[in-house]
Amino acid sequence: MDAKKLAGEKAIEFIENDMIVGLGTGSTVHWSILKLGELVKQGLNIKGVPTSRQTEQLANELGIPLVGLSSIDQIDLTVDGADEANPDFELIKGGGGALLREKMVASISKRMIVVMDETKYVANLGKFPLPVEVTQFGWEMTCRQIKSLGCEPKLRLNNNLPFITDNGNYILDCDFGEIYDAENLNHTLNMIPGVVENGLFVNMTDTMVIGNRNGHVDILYKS
Ligand SMILES: O=C[C@H](O)[C@H](O)[C@H](O)COP(=O)(O)O
Repeated sequence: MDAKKLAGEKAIEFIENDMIVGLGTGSTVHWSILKLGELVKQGLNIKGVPTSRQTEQLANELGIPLVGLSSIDQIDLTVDGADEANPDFELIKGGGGALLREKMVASISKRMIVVMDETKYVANLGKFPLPVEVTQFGWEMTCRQIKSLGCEPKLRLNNNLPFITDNGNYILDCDFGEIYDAENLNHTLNMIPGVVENGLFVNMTDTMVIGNRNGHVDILYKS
């Protein structure tokens, strides 16, 4: 059983006609977008807000109508993946480098549904190094300041060259060990000049759809 596919497709049940829908990025939400494309072909009326160029391209190929942040102030529902999620519904995102646009889209969403396989659901965040998007200008200085918070940042590479985000920035993958106060770390990181955004999503989702290899899908709601 493809646990990512199970979760991705299940989440589409939350989407209703006439909604503005945030379209996340990654291999799990990929399945949601494919399913959504089928429903649009069958007559579902929605508008999507893509969180990356990759998702924008996929949505265009599938004929999903898109709208940009320039013309909307609110999104009804966003479906997106995660690299890790804990029982407090806090997330690490950005494994694919899309964290900035994902967080902007999530921030104006009335509801965010997170899709993942069972391996992403963990007791404590932090095994997955936290992605932090930083400006290219002075990135080494920003890196030292992040390091002084107690982690080992690594510049993300792609074919031996720095990985460049859709926004023209770099990513530092920061191993903080187990993260016990995600809210505080989120604010502390974003106060550092040169940090554009970090991959901690706190108080942004209340629903997680988790696919299991045994074919079962768990839906968790924040109480
Ligand atoms: O930047 C990428 C995003 O935050 C993804 O949603 C996250 O990395 C999860 O991706 P996947 O579903 O491929 O594991």
